[in-house]
Amino acid sequence: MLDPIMSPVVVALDVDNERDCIALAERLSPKLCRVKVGKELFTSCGPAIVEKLQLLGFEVFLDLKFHDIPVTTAKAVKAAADLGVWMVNVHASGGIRMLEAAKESLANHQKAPLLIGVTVLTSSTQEELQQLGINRSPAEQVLSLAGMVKGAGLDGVVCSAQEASALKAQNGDDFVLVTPGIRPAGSDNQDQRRVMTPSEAMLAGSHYLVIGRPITKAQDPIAVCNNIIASLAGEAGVAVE
Ligand SMILES: O=C(O)c1cc(=O)[nH]c(=O)n1[C@@H]1O[C@H](COP(=O)(O)O)[C@@H](O)[C@H]1O
Repeated sequence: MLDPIMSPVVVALDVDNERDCIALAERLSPKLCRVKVGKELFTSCGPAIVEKLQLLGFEVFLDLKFHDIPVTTAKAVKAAADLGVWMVNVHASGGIRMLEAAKESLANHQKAPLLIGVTVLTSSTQEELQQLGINRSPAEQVLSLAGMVKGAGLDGVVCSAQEASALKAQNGDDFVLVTPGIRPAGSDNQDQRRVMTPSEAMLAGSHYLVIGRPITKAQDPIAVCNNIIASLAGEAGVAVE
């Protein structure tokens, strides 16, 4: 079994009520994964759901992708840190002053969460970037935003695993790469576009794999979670006990 700190798997608990969330969490294990509380769950259940998951022993990634004027973003990040979350994110495209303010808001925090900048959503394609007036490939845009995120002193980025090796080369091993858009071989991409399998993502340099529907919609979430971790040990050489 993976040490809890070693496990790269973060399960996205994308449900709209406490009962389903806790039922799912109780079938998972804090020894095998961390969990992510995103916009749907947080908007439905509020901050209390974070505490309930923490009481079950889980470290929580609060994925609210803050994107606002600097002062508002900074105060939201501080409020997230006060909930005791393990990781929190902001949109890199909020700009350098917003990123610096977010970082600064954690300066005196006793146990600051990892502060992560979202680059280009894993659902986005080059065509969609063009529609936004961005004439770069997703990878070029991710690298550009990641440079700004690092410059502002954040801990890392959310990106696609497809950009992980280039980001590692650009920013070194310690810059945290959080990669959603993870799809075990043969599973449906759904609305994701820049995807990779769990082992491919780890081999490319991802630190954390954010996985939602392939686990949460499975008949047996713990079995799928275990299979993914076993595939990492077998194919990507992730250390196991
Ligand atoms: O920040 C995120 O977590 C995130 C960023 C991103 O670029 N893409 C992305 O899919 N996510 C989140 O990761 C999860 C992926 O879920 P699945 O597509 O079901 O595996 C969802 O909760 C998304 O909100």
